[in-house]
Amino acid sequence: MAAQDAAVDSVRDREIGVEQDHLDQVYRRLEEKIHEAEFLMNDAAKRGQVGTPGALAERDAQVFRAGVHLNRLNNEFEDFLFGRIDLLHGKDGKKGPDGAFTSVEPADDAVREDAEGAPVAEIGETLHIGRIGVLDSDYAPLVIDWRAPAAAPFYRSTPKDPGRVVRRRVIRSKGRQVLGVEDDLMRPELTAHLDGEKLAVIGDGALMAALGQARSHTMRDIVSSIQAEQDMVIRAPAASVTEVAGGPGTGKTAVALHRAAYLLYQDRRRYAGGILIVSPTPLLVSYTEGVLPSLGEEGQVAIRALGSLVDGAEATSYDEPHIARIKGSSRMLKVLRKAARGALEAPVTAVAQEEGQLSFGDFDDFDEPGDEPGARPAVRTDMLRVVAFGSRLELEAAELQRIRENALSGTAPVNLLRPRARKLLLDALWSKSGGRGRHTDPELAAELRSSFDEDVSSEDSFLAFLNAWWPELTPRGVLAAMGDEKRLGRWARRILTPREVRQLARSLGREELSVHDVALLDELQLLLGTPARPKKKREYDPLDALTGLEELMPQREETQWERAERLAAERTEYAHVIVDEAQDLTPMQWRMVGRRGRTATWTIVGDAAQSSWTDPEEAAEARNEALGSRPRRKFELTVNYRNPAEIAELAAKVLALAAPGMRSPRAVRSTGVVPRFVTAGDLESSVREEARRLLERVDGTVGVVVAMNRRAQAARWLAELGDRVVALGSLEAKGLEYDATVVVSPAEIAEESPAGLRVLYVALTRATQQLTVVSGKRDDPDGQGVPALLRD
Ligand SMILES: Nc1ncnc2c1ncn2[C@@H]1O[C@H](COP(=O)(O)OP(=O)(O)OP(=O)(O)O)[C@@H](O)[C@H]1O
Repeated sequence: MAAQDAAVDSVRDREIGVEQDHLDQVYRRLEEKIHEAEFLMNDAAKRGQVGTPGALAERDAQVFRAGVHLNRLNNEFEDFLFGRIDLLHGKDGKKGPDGAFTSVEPADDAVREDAEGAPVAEIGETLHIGRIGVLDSDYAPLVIDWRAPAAAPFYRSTPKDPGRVVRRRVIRSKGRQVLGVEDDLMRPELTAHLDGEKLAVIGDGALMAALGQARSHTMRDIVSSIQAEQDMVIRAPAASVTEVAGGPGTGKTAVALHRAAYLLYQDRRRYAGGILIVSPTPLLVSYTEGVLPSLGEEGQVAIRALGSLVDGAEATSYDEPHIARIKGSSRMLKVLRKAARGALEAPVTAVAQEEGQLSFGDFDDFDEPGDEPGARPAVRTDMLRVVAFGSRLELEAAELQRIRENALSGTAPVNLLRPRARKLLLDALWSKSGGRGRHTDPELAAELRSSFDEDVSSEDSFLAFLNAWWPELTPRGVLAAMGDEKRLGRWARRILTPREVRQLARSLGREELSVHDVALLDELQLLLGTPARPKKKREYDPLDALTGLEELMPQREETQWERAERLAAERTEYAHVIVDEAQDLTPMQWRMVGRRGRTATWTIVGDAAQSSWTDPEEAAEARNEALGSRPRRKFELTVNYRNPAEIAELAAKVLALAAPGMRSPRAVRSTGVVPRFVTAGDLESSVREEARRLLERVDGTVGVVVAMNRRAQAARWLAELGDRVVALGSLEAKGLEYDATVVVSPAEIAEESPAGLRVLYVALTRATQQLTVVSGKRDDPDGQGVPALLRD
């Protein structure tokens, strides 16, 4: 036995040595490439500051390209090289641009029979797979980029459908050192030789090893173990909409992230327009944001939480379910349309002083900068009085109202209608002035009219009136105005019930923005419009005139770096939009996300059984509207890589209640550890004790999931236990995972909202190793501590 072990070890060491030699060669080549890139950058920089604008732009472009390249090469990858495939000879002898043979099928004579009739073959090609592609100085592939077509068989080949692959090897390395190898044989019946030696096979279960590893607070990439059904999604052509459904733990988030990297690799030019990944919570954003850099991709991908999609509005707080339901519903659209126009009619000066929210913009005929709205004296908006051509002119409330209605007719954004309103005011004053009949000569009449307009509109009282009567409305300002129950009642008449109006007004009256408010702000931004600002004039530097430099100096051109940064900051539309946990988007959120991808292709991943939104039909309608008539391709992921079978089995009981008829994904492994049930005398001490117990049993993280209204309390309970343990509200647990979880009071979570059972299903499917369920009184636990909801 011992001799056999020693033999296995020596084969393993030899194979590790083979891969180490290859990795050394790769790093030598990488160093050469780094020197080349540095040389290019220095060379470009040396060309200095002078030259035609075209030459300077070319220099910047070169520095930019070399810089990006250098960045990628210098990236300290954990495991630069992670895979290898040994392939049979292909059908034809053609090579692709990555230097590998292109044929998918083996040549007819690739497999022969030996004297005993057993199948034998020679390995015709060996490819190493890594995070980025590396060619040697003769353009032969040292490493194939995992996204290149030649790498696809590494992920897709199975014993049932092996293609040319004989052996698939996962290489474990850290920095420059190879630590181990794990092989899978795709043609176990075949005896294959490589360079005259029999192909060695080391270990089994690279995937299992990856799944069993302790979890940290950040997600890992899965490049070395992407499974065939996942690879189909990652490499699906980016035409139109790719929809991916799959239960908890099937790798939807992982697949979405790898797809972003794949699309960039495959068509960098097209996706220079940016990829947006929409995530439900900031927690999931920080959990996932390390994955793309580990795949060599940064910059062109923005991962944003739903509460951070609008610049300047970072919302992290959650509304109670009944409020979220109102704010998320597409009925809000009608309310917002009314509010966007109605906010003008509100007693503006009073509103401005009360809430300091309605901002007064800097139109050219507007306030002095720094003129705070709250600081101005109140201006009457129910009457306009001016003096023109020596006489006093007046417009009264009813006339003003008519003018406003006239100006507001149509659907143009309110803030853009101000010049029209101003014109209508001047018209009305003009007809009162008696100026109209004074000249018959049209030229003289026009002149008189324009001097009238100039006179009136430069009068302080007119300006002050206009500012107060037609202020520039901001989304925040209108949302705050909706916090007034009376006004909201007017705007929401026959759309919301009086009860809903009361609840919504109370919520909007608060200072803090909630995640659901952000979609309302985005909608309002569109309804209100942004008035054109007067262009900033180039500052005049008297020294320029003295030295005559102004004419000689070419205008400094924006470098490509600056341009890329500016575009990323300004971007509101993307070339590809990926929506994670798509089942949770409300109709109003679909509208907000839809606006960011009007001309984009899409990837949408989600699981209806985990939806916390109560009205799936309404959301589906909004989703259809956001995606338009683009054709859709649907995929399903069926294997649960997160939960052991013991936990998945328990969760399936809740699934049957939460989404009858939906199938659970198949758990890929089993740990032998069944979920533990505890009945709490005192919730606080039971939860703390169970968290502590799990901390001793796992190496990584422990998540304690409670009903949303217990979040703060639970965080206090666990404060002393260190940072491996985290308290989470049930809605925050979305998409995350921990080595072990404590789910506190399933009944409380389930009763929290109409979608509570689906939220509980999410909570129960977060653990990779162990699960403890702590029941309180509401859970009605049996003698074994099993709560009513989880009994057979
Ligand atoms: N092919 C794979 N190789 C290794 N690990 C994998 C693979 N696929 C998924 N995993 C792991 O399984 C876990 C679940 O993946 P992920 O979070 O992407 O699932 P999900 O479908 O988004 O789940 P949920 O719906 O619960 O949010 C992660 O730890 C992920 O790294």
